[in-house]
Amino acid sequence: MTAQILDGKATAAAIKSELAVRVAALKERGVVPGLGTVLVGDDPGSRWYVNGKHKDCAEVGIASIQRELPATATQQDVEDVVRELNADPACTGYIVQLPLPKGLDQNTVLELMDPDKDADGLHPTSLGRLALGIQGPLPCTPLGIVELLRRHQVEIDGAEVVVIGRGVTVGRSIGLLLTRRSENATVTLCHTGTRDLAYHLRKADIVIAAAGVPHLVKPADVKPGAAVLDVGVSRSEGKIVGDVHPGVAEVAGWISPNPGGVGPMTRAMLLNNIVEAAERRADG
Ligand SMILES: Nc1nc2c(c(=O)[nH]1)N[C@@H](CN(C=O)c1ccc(C(=O)N[C@@H](CCC(=O)O)C(=O)O)cc1)CN2
Repeated sequence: MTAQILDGKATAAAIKSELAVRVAALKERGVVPGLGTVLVGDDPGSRWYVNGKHKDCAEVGIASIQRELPATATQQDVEDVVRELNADPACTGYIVQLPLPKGLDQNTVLELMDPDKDADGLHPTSLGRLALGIQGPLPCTPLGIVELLRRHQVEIDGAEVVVIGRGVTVGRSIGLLLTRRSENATVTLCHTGTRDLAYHLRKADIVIAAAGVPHLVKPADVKPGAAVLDVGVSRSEGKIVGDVHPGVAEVAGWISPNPGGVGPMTRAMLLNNIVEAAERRADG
């Protein structure tokens, strides 16, 4: 068997076209959605991601608000920018690019954000709303994964899902999303303390690998026909190495490429959160 591709690049492009139509409709009502970003420090990867977010905004007609601080910025400097964006009426929502440089308290910064302007779905209130089933912005990578599966008609209802990794942007929240009644999956969260990862993987209809460990998911551990999403990013000689061994494509039914899978979907879902927030506000 050779797996079918969960094409994040093409799917994200389709979503962006749909969003551009919604942004145009908002503009006819006098509403211009605006995305703000806060980038602290000089990590080239983070800069690349933030630049990509603004390129996406330009493509769909969302206004961009860029705030940059040097690596020497203090906690107070970052908090001042957060307060400024909280008060800026042109900013529908914003993100603080993670991770913040060492020495800055990420959770305090996230908590200071106005939850109604949380574009990432990572504010404690947004995660609380997700847990309680109250409408609010959803975390972009988990939402991108669900959308990627849906748009490729991969059955989520009743599926056994194994997530590897307990980081805040993916592993912690995706279980909350996939176990909602609307998705209805059964989710096992594996991490570095999991005794027998292969045991869990062999039962999984859907595998979401977000551990950041190169080629952690081996062909022998994957159930034939399973959908495998590779979210892990490690680098070797400038190239991305994912969490999924290339041989898995011979066993799986579906596989997301990396790059070109979940990454572009994360970006598209950020735009989606901004457009939804602008529509909610415009509808009063
Ligand atoms: N505030 C946030 N910080 C971070 C998030 C996040 O969702 N919110 N996620 C990641 C970084 N990220 C977005 O910010 C992100 C990562 C990867 C991609 C992407 O499109 N990747 C490409 C490959 C790019 C490359 O060659 O390096 C792909 O997968 O095709 C987009 C966004 C951590 N921080």
